[in-house]
Amino acid sequence: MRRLLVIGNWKLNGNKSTITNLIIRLVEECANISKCNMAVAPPVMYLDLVMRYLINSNIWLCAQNVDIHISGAFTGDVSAVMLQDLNTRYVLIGHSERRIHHKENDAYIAKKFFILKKIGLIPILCIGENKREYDAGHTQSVCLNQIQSVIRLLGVEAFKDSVIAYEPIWAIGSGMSASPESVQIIHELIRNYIANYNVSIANEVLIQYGGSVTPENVTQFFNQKDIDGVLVGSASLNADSFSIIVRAAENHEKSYYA
Ligand SMILES: O=C(CO)COP(=O)(O)O
Repeated sequence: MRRLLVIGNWKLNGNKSTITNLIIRLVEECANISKCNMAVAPPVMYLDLVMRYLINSNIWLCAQNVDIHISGAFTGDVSAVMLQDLNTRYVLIGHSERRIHHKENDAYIAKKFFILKKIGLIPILCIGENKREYDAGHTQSVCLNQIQSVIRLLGVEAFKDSVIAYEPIWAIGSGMSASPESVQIIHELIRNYIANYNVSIANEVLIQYGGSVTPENVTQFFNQKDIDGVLVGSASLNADSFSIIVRAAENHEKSYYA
């Protein structure tokens, strides 16, 4: 059975002091959480700092990115083995901010997926359409193409114990989330698409939503049957709002089935 997964993506925010305060508060606030899974994704520079506070907690560590190589002459990059060395469990790949600012394409992102599976980390494959594609009615084909590039390289089995995060680009950081009903339609489409290849993998794969998730709107997303969690940006930088989101997952009836 699927279990709700809440992840805070801190992006390029914070410093030693603010990140220490935030993680100390979150560990306290989330100490009694047991029915959903949660993780935080600090900037890579602070993974080690955050990891030290997470050692005896129920919050997992997530990285925001990974290189396709394990070691060698790749200045500035971080490998899956290094992330594993720091007890990282999840890794975001294909986030739209990396696709846009670093020109990462589907084939390259599929290689990241491969390396994470090989090392034993959990990929969170971020997908989603931009505003132009949305306006043109291309949401479904854009999302399925992004999924297909992983299936083409690795087969559908790659999605076993993996996570997909549907993040419409126009909803990220805009304060304008997609409607829960429209997200449900895309999530169901993705699940059905994977089911064409393998029903049990489709039933198990977690599909998160991300894009202007707040304490106020989060429960409406959890109420949709194919939304298995949320990937939260700005609301995760505040301990109060992120803990409210985590508690909404903890108290949601979906969590009881886990
Ligand atoms: O990009 C996101 C998470 O990866 C979403 O960001 P916001 O929650 O700030 O819209």
